Amino acid sequence: MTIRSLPQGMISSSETMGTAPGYMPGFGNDFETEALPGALPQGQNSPQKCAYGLYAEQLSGTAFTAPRGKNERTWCYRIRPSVKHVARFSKIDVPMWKSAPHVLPDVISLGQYRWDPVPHSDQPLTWVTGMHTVTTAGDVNTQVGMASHIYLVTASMQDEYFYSADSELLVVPQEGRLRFATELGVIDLEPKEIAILPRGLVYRVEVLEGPARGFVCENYGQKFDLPNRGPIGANCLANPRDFKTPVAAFEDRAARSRVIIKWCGQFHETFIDHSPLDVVAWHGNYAPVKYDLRTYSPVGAILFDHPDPSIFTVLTAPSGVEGTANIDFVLFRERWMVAEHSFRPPWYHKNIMSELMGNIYGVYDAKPKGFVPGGMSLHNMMLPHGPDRNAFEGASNAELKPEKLDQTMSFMFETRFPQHLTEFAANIAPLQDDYVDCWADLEKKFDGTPSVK
Ligand SMILES: O=C(O)Cc1cc(O)ccc1O
Ligand SMILES: [Fe+2]
Repeated sequence: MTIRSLPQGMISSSETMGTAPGYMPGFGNDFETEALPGALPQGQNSPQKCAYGLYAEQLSGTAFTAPRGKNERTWCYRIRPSVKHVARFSKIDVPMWKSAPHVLPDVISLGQYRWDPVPHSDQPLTWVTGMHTVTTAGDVNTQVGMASHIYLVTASMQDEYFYSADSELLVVPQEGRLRFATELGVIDLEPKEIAILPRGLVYRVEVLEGPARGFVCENYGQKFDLPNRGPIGANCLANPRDFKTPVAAFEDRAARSRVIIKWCGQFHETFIDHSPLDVVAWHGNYAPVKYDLRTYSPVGAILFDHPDPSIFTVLTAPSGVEGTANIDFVLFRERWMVAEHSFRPPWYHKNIMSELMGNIYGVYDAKPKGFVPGGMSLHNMMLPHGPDRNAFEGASNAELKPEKLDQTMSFMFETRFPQHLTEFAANIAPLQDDYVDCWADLEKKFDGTPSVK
């Protein structure tokens, strides 16, 4: 499907991107958008000369030869080609942002871990310097696995831009509002929304309301996609039309600017004399997107038992093995609990996948205390976990009438790979030393008789 947007958020040559963003609906659509009339060529990608003296450039998000349904690329019509936006790299240190493989000899990743919210910093931290890696998994060089991060952002990037050649970033805000001014348009993001920033896309992050805190899943592997739906059919879960991609917006601005590039786990800088956000028009299906989590329609057990959490998958990033995700992004949001003669919270379990969870707001049913908004937990590969004693006793004895789990939103980054803690996660972030004690008081109820206690 092709969607044509009217030019909005138009930027005159000397202005920066200051207007409210406009968006086009759909997931993975073939979009087209132009910030100046006639800037987008029709009927071909590479005219001999482009309107307005623009340069044509392709951004490929998949191999040229990827199968048609998976092939993603975008054609950009820009003031300068990207080669004018990067030159002569030097390595820089971004100490808190780590990449896999990052296995530390003195850190034990085998365990059940939980953290309180990481406090905001009084230092000026940008999107790049404020990214604090919690876990890494897989290998950035072979493009498998992921990293999970907490971002603490207090300062806008000024004449500074970033792109990751390593990964796409799934952003899950928990506090504050951010603006992502990207090559392909502007996304404003706040809690209860998520965004995906594709690999290779250049952007600047501004603080609209700070301080800002949130979670990032850095996906080294194949892109996030909507899950297959099987017997669920065409509707509910995340509906494609609720995903929003920004319309074209550009700036034509001369200023000494720094471009920071993450490439194979290392950071590099380069300096140029203009803004690289100079795409006046574009068309294609490789683009940033945002999604309002409040539009997610959960489907669940409406008679008895508790299904696998995969029922709540918002997005899935495949690995090479069918049905075994590199990453699933799973959402536990407001919903009705109606199951009869059932233990309603999550069951006790041990999982070959590893589960990194974060709380956006409210109370999570398996952990009524201790897993608080802004907090995180990690139940690593094959590490048993489940409801704490209070949740178990409460749910085992509750009257099973329909009950609304209200005002609650937590999520999970679930990966097929074990997750390794960083130094920050193990020794700096507010780790709850007593987390495992939440299961200590679970009683032995078995006494050899079949009666139910
Ligand atoms: O461990 C967790 O809390 C996440 C989770 C939720 C659920 O409903 C079933 C399985 C599962 O891993
Ligand atoms: Fe779990």
